[in-house]
Amino acid sequence: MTFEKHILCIGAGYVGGPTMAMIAHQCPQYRVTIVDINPDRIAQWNSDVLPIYEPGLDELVKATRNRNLFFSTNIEQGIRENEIIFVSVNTPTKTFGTGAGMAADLQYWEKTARQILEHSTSPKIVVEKSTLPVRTAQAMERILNTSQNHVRFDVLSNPEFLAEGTAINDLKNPDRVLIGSRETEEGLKARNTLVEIYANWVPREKILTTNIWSSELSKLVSNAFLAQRVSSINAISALCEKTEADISEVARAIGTDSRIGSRFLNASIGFGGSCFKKDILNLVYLCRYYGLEDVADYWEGVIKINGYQQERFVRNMLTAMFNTLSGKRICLFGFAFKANTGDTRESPAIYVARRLLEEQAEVVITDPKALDNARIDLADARGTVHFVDDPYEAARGCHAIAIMTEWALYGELDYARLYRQAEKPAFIFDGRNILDPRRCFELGFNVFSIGKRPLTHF
Ligand SMILES: NC(=O)C1=CN([C@@H]2O[C@H](COP(=O)(O)OP(=O)(O)OC[C@H]3O[C@@H](n4cnc5c(N)ncnc54)[C@H](O)[C@@H]3O)[C@@H](O)[C@H]2O)C=CC1
Ligand SMILES: O=C(O)[C@H]1O[C@H](OP(=O)(O)OP(=O)(O)OC[C@H]2O[C@@H](n3ccc(=O)[nH]c3=O)[C@H](O)[C@@H]2O)[C@H](O)[C@@H](O)[C@@H]1O
Repeated sequence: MTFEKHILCIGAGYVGGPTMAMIAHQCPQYRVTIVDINPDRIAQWNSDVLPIYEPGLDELVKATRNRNLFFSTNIEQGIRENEIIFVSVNTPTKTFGTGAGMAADLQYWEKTARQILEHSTSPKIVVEKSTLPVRTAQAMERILNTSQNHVRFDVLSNPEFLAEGTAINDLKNPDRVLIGSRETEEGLKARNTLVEIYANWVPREKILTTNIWSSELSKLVSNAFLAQRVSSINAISALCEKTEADISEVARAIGTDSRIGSRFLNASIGFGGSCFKKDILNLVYLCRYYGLEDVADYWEGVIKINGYQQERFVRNMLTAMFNTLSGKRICLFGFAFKANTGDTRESPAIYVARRLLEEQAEVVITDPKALDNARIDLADARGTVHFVDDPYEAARGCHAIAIMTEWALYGELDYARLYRQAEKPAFIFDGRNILDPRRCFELGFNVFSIGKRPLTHF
């Protein structure tokens, strides 16, 4: 079969895998290949057990794999044979040298650019899918244009806005697709090629085109605004706990104002995930680089509040449980950074678990999808940690249950049974406000929610 277009994606992760599976599914006329340096990851993509858990992904991959979607480790061949190359490698926070702890570590990105340069023998459109500091495309162009073999490269920015747990729906029905390009004749031509790909299933009015720098910056700003909402509501949750205002009522009251909107106002133990913190740090670093200290301080506040919220949660546990957690068994319901994913990157549960261990508590962790990652995250932690699949088993004999992840299943458990099995006095710390506090209180628990009056029997 001859395909209309040949598309490559470098980086088979949480973004590359689902994004390309969606393109392959919506566009059977294109051949899509995903490559990665990690052979184990590629083997998993080619197996029955995919490397990431994402609702709906299995079906999408099964429908397209080896039809017009291929997973491979042969990066060189991939670069040679495809005219459109998405780059979706990881861009973590730098851990060394200048900008350590703030700037994006672009080593994987630059390595990829050099590989593209080395193995290209025909013109390529290179698409930045990874989240990158504004003006990275310029560096990319500079590397690619050192070519001796006169191959033409056009660089586009096409940041991804999917959220984990809802990735398939986000990709199928996106609020918008953003494509940034140079505003030259060639740049606009490359932009149109990418617009045509998405137009196979995304309504034209949802495909936004901008200059390349606006596109790069919009991705960082989008995550910064989202994280800022979480930090804003979490900051107010602290005030609610002091004043007997209820954070759910406040969120509803402000969220019904259409200018504010009701989404992303769930108070919690804080935001996690691989991107919010990294992208805000990156934004802060850029601001400082350009001498915009006040702007940098403003955004840094979003991260500070997030750390504060996590520590506040642990302190509340400590205070409520008579100022000592030593030798107490505490069960964490959930370890993923949000529901419907097995991803634990930057999960607040990591912080909470480590702090509880520091207080010499015994920690029992349960999660329907994230236990393997949890084991890795806590491999070097000192103290006693158990990983248990069944939530009833996990909670048996515990002094407290702390809800870390808003998995629907934790709202549906038999809390009367959990109370019977618990060490008394029994505590629940609901870090996601998914339980009915009054009902749990009536069953006998002492209940501490985020931003609500505690319900205690003493
Ligand atoms: N995880 C998410 O929900 C979202 C992530 N992003 C951005 O997308 C980018 C990728 O993120 P994830 O998919 O989460 O990362 P990931 O870590 O899951 O996947 C990145 C993959 O790239 C591979 N890789 C690294 N260097 C390579 C090279 N030189 N050649 C071939 N493969 C290479 C790694 O082995 C890894 O499998 C990041 O910039 C992130 O900020 C954007 C939107 C959503
Ligand atoms: O660049 C990225 O990586 C992605 O980051 C986020 O997606 P994600 O991190 O997967 O998940 P979110 O739903 O945004 O949740 C992030 C964190 O905030 C927390 N959160 C979210 C909403 C809320 O009201 N309260 C709250 O505590 C979640 O529990 C989670 O820990 C953005 O929503 C995506 O648009 C973006 O593409």
